Amino acid sequence: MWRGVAAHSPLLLRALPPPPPPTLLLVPTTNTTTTTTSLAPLLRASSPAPPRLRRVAAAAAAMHDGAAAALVMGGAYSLVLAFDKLSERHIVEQSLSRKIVHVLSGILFMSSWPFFSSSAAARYFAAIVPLLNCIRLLTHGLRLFTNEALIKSVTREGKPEELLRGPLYYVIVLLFCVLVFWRDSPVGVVSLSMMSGGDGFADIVGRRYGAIKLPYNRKKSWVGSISMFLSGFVFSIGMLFYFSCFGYICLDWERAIWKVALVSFAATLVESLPISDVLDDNISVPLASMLTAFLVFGSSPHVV
Ligand SMILES: C/C(=C\COP(=O)(O)O)CCC[C@H](C)CCC[C@H](C)CCCC(C)C
Ligand SMILES: Nc1ccn([C@@H]2O[C@H](COP(=O)(O)OP(=O)(O)O)[C@@H](O)[C@H]2O)c(=O)n1
Repeated sequence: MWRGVAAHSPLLLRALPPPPPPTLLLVPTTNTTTTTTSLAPLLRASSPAPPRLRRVAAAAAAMHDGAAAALVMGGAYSLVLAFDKLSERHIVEQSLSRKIVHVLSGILFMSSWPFFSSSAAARYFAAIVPLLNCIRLLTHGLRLFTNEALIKSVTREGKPEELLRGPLYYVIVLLFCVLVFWRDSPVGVVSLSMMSGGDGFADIVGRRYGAIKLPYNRKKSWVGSISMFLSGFVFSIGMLFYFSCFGYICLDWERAIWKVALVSFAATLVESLPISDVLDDNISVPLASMLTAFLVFGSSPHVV
């Protein structure tokens, strides 16, 4: 009875103990063009697990998610430290180092999401990582603490107050997406792919090869914008495929490709506008991506 009620609320359904292994009934079905065998799983109604078993399961999930969050936090520190050393040794140019951190932070953070448990609380454990990085950027940007590695690897001019703009906005967007969209909505996945992969490559390629500037924005170039469109599209499709492999997102790929192209176009257009002085790209790009993705993918998670 409860499972029937909870079925209308994915969050409530997740809170209930997992059902016993389903009794799968292979029911061959035919249609006009091809014969397909559809799995028609019959889930026997299950009585809820005893309270003690639910407490043990919840504790196990919390330990799993706590360990995953600690590992991802360690990865965040290591990423910043690694690229600080690479730029310190002039192996990687400082501006390139910052942009690689920009690209990898979002992509790798999203890539860690399937390794959290299936508990309804998993997203909140994952959110600890961007939350702690928000606090880290705030405290260092306000000069309460000093960390040369952090400042050199994520700022343009090495000024601590720079941490309070682009990098802070970037991590706030990560925190928002992990809480609001998580791993079963294409909206968050595509938006973070555009912000990290798309905007990152726009700078990496545009700064080097962007001689021909946009007519309406002399600070941006055609090459940079084309790079943003293509890299944002590729990273978005790649991350959607990644999450679909884990079963979190199920897509009609023929339609999804066009939807992602539309989101990428919208984000690229917004990024090219001369508004960076008023609205940071790390806000305008994900915002434009979320709005467009919400319109084309809809609000329903899982199957789109
Ligand atoms: C350089 C960054 C933003 C600057 O953007 P822009 O001004 O160049 O447009 C990115 C800042 C990254 C931040 C310091 C660390 C974020 C870590 C993330 C929450 C988790 C990554 C985990 C993964 C496993 C490495
Ligand atoms: N569409 C774009 C974006 C950036 N760029 C180049 O990348 C540099 C940095 O771009 P940006 O101001 O968007 O950098 P962030 O705000 O993303 O750090 C610009 O000054 C351009 O040289 C480009 O040529 N075309």
